[in-house]
Amino acid sequence: MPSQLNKDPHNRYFDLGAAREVPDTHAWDGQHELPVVDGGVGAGDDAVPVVDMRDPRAAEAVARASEQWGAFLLEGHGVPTELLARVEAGIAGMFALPTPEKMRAARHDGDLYGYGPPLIASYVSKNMWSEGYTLTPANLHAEFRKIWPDAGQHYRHFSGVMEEFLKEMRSLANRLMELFLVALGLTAEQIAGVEAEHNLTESMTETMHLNWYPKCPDPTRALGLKGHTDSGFFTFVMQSQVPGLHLFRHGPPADRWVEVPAVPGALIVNIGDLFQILTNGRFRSVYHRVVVNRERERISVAYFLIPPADVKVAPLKEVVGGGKPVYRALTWSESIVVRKEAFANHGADLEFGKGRTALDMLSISSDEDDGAEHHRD
Ligand SMILES: C=C1C[C@]23C[C@@]1(O)CC[C@H]2[C@@]12CCC[C@@](C)(C(=O)O1)[C@H]2[C@@H]3C(=O)O
Ligand SMILES: O=C(O)CCC(=O)C(=O)O
Ligand SMILES: [Fe+2]
Repeated sequence: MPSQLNKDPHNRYFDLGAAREVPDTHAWDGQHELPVVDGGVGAGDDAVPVVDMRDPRAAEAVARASEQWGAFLLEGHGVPTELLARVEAGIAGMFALPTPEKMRAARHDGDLYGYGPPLIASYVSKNMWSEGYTLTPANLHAEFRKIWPDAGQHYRHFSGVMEEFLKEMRSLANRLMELFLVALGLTAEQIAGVEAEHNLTESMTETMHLNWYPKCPDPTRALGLKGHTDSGFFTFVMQSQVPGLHLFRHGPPADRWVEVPAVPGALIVNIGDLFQILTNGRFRSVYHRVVVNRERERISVAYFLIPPADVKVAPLKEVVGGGKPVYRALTWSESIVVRKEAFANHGADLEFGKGRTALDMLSISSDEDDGAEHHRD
């Protein structure tokens, strides 16, 4: 049995979709104590910011949302709603396949890609109420051939839809990167300079993680995805019309989780750890989690934009200006190791802003200066 799969108390594969109760192996005690507030329009300060890319003042809205929340709902992004619906239907069909068929693509220890729980699952002792499938544009076909070895109609249809999706998402990612740089206050000349020096937009890599959160008999004991920050530059999340994504917000008045509303056609953008470093702490990476519910399963796609694994990322000098870099330079691969350490040392404390996060561990005030350039090793 591949070691990464959801296990029951007897160490066998645990079929979440058929579960009648939440076993102790999947129970997250103490994780449902903070208040949860609705982040819909009308929620005042807790309304999740909305950015419309068609708005001439979109860059200002991006700056505000990235500084204050580290996340926003994105509209007017140009990815056809009809395509998003086909992506969702295709993914739902894939997750609905019999377990042995999905297990042909199971990820094994040490693998980054394949079917199974996400990377952070290996840092925690409890199982999450979800299954996932991690893919890249480069391995999409090889992965799907594991699930559909006959390369038949289903394989061809789903691969075609996902290819279309990837193309649209890449174009959007490039446009959003430019908008982020404008939002940081860089002039057109500075943006050209940053791109010439670091090749930020073209070099960022894409990873997709498809999430399936089956219905849960006791959602107050389970967690779809444990609280975490995304490690890369930024992430697009496409969620089905079932809310479940929570963004952490510190008090005052009180620490709380804000539930992202399901807005048809909108994508969610999360800032990741390496973007917080690149922007010298101006744009915040957002701590978030996913809860499940009793009545409806939920599907999402997280599409991560990550710098090449061996490229050092450091605060941009154009952002640091006359100030000081707050973070030391590091690669994405190094950041994953630091994150693992943060989890190992502080575990549940991170949830409540008490422990030392990976970003705290990388801040220069608590470490030596490692230079302020973004360059290849
Ligand atoms: C590129 C990646 C980002 C990710 C780790 C991964 O190698 C593939 C899965 C991604 C994911 C999805 C769920 C949450 C997350 C924290 C995790 O454990 O696996 C993210 C990772 C990340 O942002 O670092
Ligand atoms: O399911 C979601 O809404 C978010 C998923 C997520 O945070 C992730 O895959 O990193
Ligand atoms: Fe995430």
